[in-house]
Amino acid sequence: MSEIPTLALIAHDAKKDVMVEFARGHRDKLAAYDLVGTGTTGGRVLDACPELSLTRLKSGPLGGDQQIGALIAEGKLQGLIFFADPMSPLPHDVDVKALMRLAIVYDIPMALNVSTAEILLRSARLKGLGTTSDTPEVGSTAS
Ligand SMILES: O=C(CO)COP(=O)(O)O
Repeated sequence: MSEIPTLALIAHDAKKDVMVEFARGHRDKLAAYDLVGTGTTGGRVLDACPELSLTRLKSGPLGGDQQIGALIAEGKLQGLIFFADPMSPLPHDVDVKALMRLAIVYDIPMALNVSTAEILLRSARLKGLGTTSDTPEVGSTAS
């Protein structure tokens, strides 16, 4: 597996412009990661920042969220920036929920808005340098 941490970028349609602005504003920091993105989000980010290393997966409604969920389950994703649309019904809502659930299960840093994404990019944890000693084990029943 690559030594470079992998970070996923996803944005729903109403948040794609926000993601593009975020990527433009943080392109230097994003350049430190192997990026993956759902199809349309990834395309928009690459159009704005073609120098970034970003692998486009399928579009969200066609399975892209599930592909990113699979990366989490396989231990291949270190962080997730997901600008989700809180105002619109989505045909693949169950996929979105499943992806967020896996990020919780595997304790993957997951930013759902810009202010949290900025904190996430500053985090040593995302670079694999932070302690995980306070992290409950997956499957822990502690409440
Ligand atoms: O729908 C999405 C996430 O749930 C995003 O997919 P696209 O980036 O292909 O629009």
